[in-house]
Amino acid sequence: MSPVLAGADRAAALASLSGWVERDGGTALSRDFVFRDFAEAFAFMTRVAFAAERLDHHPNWSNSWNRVEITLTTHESGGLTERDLSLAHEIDRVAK
Ligand SMILES: C[C@H](O)[C@H](O)[C@H]1CNC2=NC(N)=NC(=O)C2=N1
Repeated sequence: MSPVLAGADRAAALASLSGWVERDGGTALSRDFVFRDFAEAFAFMTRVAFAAERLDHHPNWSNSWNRVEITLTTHESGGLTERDLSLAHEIDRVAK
């Protein structure tokens, strides 16, 4: 089980991201993505889905037309771990 990030490790990990906000008392990260239309949003979701499978780490997310709202937490650890940060960076990469 991945350890929950804390202290300087947590601070450094969060500083490596931009556009993500802490949620649920710091146990999760969240970011909203807006695209031209549904097709672009769903194509993004497909790229994220493959990344999640590759990392064996999966988002909580919702889609409304051209918007995708993503929340990341490590369920089995009950908080933010390196796995969430890895997926967040990969999501940012495939969002471009
Ligand atoms: C069996 C499988 O490896 C686990 O259930 C993985 C799958 N994806 C996961 N995703 C997230 N966000 N948290 C988890 O604890 C988690 N566990």
